[in-house]
Amino acid sequence: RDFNWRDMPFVGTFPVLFYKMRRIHDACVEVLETFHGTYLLNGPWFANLDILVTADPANVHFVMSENFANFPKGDEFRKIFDVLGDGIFNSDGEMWRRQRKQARALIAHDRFRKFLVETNRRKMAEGLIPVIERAAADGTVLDLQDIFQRFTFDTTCIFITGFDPGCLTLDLPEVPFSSAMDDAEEAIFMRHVLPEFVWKIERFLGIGHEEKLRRARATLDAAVQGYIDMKRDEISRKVSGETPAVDLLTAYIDEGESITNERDDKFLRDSILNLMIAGRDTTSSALTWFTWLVSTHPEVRRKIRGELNSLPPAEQTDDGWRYFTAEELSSLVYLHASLCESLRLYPPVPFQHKSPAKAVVLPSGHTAHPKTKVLFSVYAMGRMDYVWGKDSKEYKPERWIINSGERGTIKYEPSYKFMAFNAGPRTCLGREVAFTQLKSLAAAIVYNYDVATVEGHDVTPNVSVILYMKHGFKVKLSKRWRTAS
Ligand code: HEM
Repeated sequence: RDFNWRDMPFVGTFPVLFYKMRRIHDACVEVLETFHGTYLLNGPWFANLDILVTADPANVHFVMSENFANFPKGDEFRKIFDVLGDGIFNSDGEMWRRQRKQARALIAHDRFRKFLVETNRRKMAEGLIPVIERAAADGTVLDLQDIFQRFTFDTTCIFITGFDPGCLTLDLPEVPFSSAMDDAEEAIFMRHVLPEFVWKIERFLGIGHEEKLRRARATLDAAVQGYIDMKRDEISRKVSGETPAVDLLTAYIDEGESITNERDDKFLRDSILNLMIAGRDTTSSALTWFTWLVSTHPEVRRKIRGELNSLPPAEQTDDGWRYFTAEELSSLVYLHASLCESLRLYPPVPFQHKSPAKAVVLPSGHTAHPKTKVLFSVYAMGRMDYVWGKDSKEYKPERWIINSGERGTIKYEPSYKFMAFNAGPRTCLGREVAFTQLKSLAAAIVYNYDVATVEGHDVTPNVSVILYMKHGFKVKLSKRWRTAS
């Protein structure tokens, strides 16, 4: 134990946290490596809060699965994420179970899957390609992170509400709904790291992140209400016998008892916002890190292209674009492995936290009390040698492949080890949706373009609830043709 931060008797070890905040993710890796996977951060005596940071798979399994009932989301979580109302992320018990069942049935339905694939394809043709083609032709710098965020914002909004907010067009407009989501996420992150009384004072005084959150909330509420009103109007004008729209909002309203009840509006508002947050940022974050990793690992890029080239030839658009269908992509093992590997090193949700209802001893030997926040650094979990081996910090899709047969098969890794989609009964409901979307964009970009990070551009993770690149992902793209590199 040669770790030399001094414990501070009056304010705990929190100053250390603030000192390390700018590079919190890598700091977690260093500390957890030193302390064999788990470290207790003592809170200031007046805050009555300890944080147990862990990347130990045994602790994950214990908290997320074995002791699920003793680790609810709870009041603390609801307080921090109050902007999400009573939606699926914020609820426990029967309310959570009902919402999960309903959301799962809708997401897994065939007609929704078809809608997803069609929406993806249309947004690529009408939004993504024109923007990328223009940048490639002009040789201009593009922030791909921003482009991916716009893509997933538009598509997620279409899956959920049926309406296209039009974020990804050639003029790249400012969309208040989207910016408000960014502001809300930032403020939510600050609530995680500041003692509650500090952000409550900020809220009372109407300053700082809390003021930003208040304004963001007003924008989100207005935008979501607008979609609900438009949808009710659309449904009321529907001629009987006409096929209903396939989006989730239509399904939620159709399943409801009344379409004019105000209480339903609150439920719809919370459901829309929760699903928007679930789908938009996670997928665009995953795409951004994947594209960067592949562009900096030529051998991986060569293998992905080799796999894509092995597919039977298909139509190309007039400007030489090759799309890949969901069926084609579902058989590609190396592409799947490259995405899993990217999610391992850069999990879009880098932290998860839980507190126990009753005190309990974790497998690591640490006691967690109701006032203890058990904080899982998902980012650190992907980089622990004792979890993934000596090469844990390297980008190696091969670790996901079992070589039985010509192409190999994907190796199953339990979610308590690979936690990008959460673990236990609250595992992500959109995993398959995300992979469908990720694969179609990833294949199209890698196959059709060479991507190069602008020289000198600083690629660093940000500090927020979603793992983005702090300064965006500034690239130059050049078009390539269908030849193996
Ligand atoms: C790469 C993409 C994605 C990643 C990495 C991801 C990750 C996660 C994580 C970590 C959670 C747990 C959050 C928590 O409990 O606080 C979660 C939950 C959830 N995700 Fe995803 N997600 C992705 C895409 C999606 C998509 C596209 C959808 C919807 C279509 C979705 C729907 C959900 C829902 C509904 C939950 C709540 C589950 C529950 O509490 O029972 N996710 N996801």
